[in-house]
Amino acid sequence: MAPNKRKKPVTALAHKPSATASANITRQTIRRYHVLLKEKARLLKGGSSSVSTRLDDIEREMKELGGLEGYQEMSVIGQSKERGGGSEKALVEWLKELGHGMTQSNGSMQHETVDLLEVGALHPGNYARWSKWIHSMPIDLHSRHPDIKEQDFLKLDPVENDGKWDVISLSLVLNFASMPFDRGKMLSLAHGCLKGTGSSYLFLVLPLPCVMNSRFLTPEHLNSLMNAIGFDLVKEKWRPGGKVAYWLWRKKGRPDRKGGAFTKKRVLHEGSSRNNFTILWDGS
Ligand SMILES: C[S@@+](CC[C@H](N)C(=O)[O-])C[C@H]1O[C@@H](n2cnc3c(N)ncnc32)[C@H](O)[C@@H]1O
Repeated sequence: MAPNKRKKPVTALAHKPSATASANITRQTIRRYHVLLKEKARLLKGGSSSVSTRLDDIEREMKELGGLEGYQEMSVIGQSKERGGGSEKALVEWLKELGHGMTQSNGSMQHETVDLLEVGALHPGNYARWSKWIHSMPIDLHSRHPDIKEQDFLKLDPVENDGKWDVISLSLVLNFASMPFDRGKMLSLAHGCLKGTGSSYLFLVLPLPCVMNSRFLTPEHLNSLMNAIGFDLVKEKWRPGGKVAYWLWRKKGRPDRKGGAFTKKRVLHEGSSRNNFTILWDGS
């Protein structure tokens, strides 16, 4: 019998790798999965029948990497190793700084509840510790638990969710979307799903290189785009050389401006070592 040359899924390694090796495998798997997702989206958009062999190869490799489940497993490992946990701590800290959460008043504890839509949830209980005042609804493309609703955020019913949420968390979700316009659509959709202007927030987390080392995106450009969609920056957190960046944006009225300035990629930084991450928005 011919030897089986197929690679085993990285998620099914027989021997437990060392901590450094496993961190490298985690990072490589996540990166490779993103590359394949992007190529798949590009080929599907092109619609040519001649690409079907390549699409089959992509599907096979994604399966070998463990599919979306394997990707999520790697993300869980990456989350605990590289960030010391999920991003929820950063969000809750900021919400408290803004006066939300439990407060002492007339000798008794008071709280206003915060309705949170957590997009891209790997665990159902990320906000369980704060359940007295944060009512969260975790959703994901692929649910890993009965309490996580399996739902594509891009296909969320906009009427049912119109003005429904106090906070929406998009933590490491935008960079999963392969098409730049889908990323802009997520931001705009979040704007519509948030409650009134002034006191509802979008929590955004991206890998730091998406904004610090991209040809097409800088922190200033992200800020202009968010302003155009209808958000003001309230808080941000990242450190040079860090892995991720966190932002909290407050919903404001949508400015009377079309998204024309954000429909095309524009080189903002030259350099062969830069990546091509960007967010495009057509104004809708
Ligand atoms: C890298 S994990 C991030 C998980 C977690 N939010 C964090 O910050 O560590 C990305 C998750 O987002 C989910 N996701 C990506 N696009 C999505 C979409 N359009 N709707 C819902 N979930 C999505 C993926 O299935 C995956 O579980």
